[in-house]
Amino acid sequence: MKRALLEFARQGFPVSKANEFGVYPGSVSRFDNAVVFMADCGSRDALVVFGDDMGFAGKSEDGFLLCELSHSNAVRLREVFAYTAPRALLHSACTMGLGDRLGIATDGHIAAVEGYSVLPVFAQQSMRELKLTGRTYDDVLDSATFAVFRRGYKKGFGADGDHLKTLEEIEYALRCGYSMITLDCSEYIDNTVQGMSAGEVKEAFCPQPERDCLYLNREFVLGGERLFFDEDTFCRGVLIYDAALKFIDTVYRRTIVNASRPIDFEISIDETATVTHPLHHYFIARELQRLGIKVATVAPRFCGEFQKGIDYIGDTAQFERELTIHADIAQQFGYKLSVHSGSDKFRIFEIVGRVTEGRFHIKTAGTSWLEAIKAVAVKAPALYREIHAYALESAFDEARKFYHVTTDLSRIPPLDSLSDEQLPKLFSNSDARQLIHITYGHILGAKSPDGSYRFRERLYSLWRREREFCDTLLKEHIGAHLEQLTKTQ
Ligand SMILES: O=C(O)[C@@H](O)[C@@H](O)[C@H](O)C(=O)CO
Repeated sequence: MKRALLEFARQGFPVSKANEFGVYPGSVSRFDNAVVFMADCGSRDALVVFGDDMGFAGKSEDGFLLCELSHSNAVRLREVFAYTAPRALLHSACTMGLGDRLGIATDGHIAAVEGYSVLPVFAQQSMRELKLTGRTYDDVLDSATFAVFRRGYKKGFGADGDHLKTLEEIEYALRCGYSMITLDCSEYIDNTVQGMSAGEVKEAFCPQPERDCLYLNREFVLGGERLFFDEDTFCRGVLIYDAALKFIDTVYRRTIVNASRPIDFEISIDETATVTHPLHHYFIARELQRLGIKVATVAPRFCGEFQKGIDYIGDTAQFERELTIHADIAQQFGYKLSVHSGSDKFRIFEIVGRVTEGRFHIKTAGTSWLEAIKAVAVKAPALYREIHAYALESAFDEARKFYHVTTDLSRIPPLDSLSDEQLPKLFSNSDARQLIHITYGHILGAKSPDGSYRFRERLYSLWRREREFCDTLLKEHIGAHLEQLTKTQ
């Protein structure tokens, strides 16, 4: 390695020959009196600095500095090369969240987005994901930063503290440099209102004339339809969302307005049992405006089901009708719609792209984890069999507490009925997908009786060995999402 690096330097760091020296061509960067790049050292990558050390920390050898992909070096990289730091993507039309639960997917994600007019949010993780994988926001962002540098991806990317529910969680993500905050309001949404009678709603409602006159008994033309806000619909909207609006206001004033940099602020009302009535969306949008709260995106709970890692369940005609209204509201109030659990929703991608005229944010995460496990099924069938059996026997019931899925395990073909060559086909079976999708934390955290990880190390070394194959799977699969989403643009 050392000899190759010295020869690369002697030849003047030729990008066109970088691969021959184990150097990633996209990473070769000059800055003042230094050349910085990333090299493939077999089982890991390293940052290499020739010339001034530029403040990177590493081991000096024959005129160059060999640096670990550590947090402090990621911080320095973001300071020196601004494109490796996340930024708010507020004004970009089409943006896509590409959650990477493993810290290895960004290279494939970069390959996927490169042919499309979309800006990516590479570092996107929810608190739930961090808890299940045992990762930190620093770790998630650092992995994205290193991949962006490795590939020389300079178009810009975001970092989303996804599904945050408390001030502390938001402050944590902001401290780590995140550029997007997704406020999950689910704990402040009153799902019991759906089951209340008209009389009960009337009795529970507290009038506020100044607010109520803006909506009550008024007609609105939304998405080309005339929608009438009758008393019951209005009072229900207030009862369902009033506490959430107060919560949003508190969070916004205590965190987002004080941030020292632009932040994409997203309101998420999707992970809840109450489908967002279009008129209630209008009420929320207008109340946010009255409160002076600037949002980049709002994620309604759309009709139908957006379950993790599988296609849309529901009536696509109704979805299109309601989406048209939601999109009109978003446009009127100057934000974009955000579609959560966007992994694998092939039945509606074209509709989303067309109806929003290409102005949307869509989040994916689980599908990239599934592609990583599919790579295991292809390249290491015996390991896949172990993981699948573990997920079925020891993880699924527990994992179900974290995600709403309607998986029917009996529809998954028994493992012993499948040849090794047939294993990858399991990834076309919705129930098998969900089995693996929701058990990621358990699979990664599973321990053997001696206390060592049962799968984790074997998985990471396989993914390292097969990184080109994994990147290709992601490029194709995320590319298939983008193809549909941008079909009408
Ligand atoms: O699994 C999670 O917690 C997250 O990836 C999601 O909830 C995320 O918001 C999403 O929608 C990704 O598809």
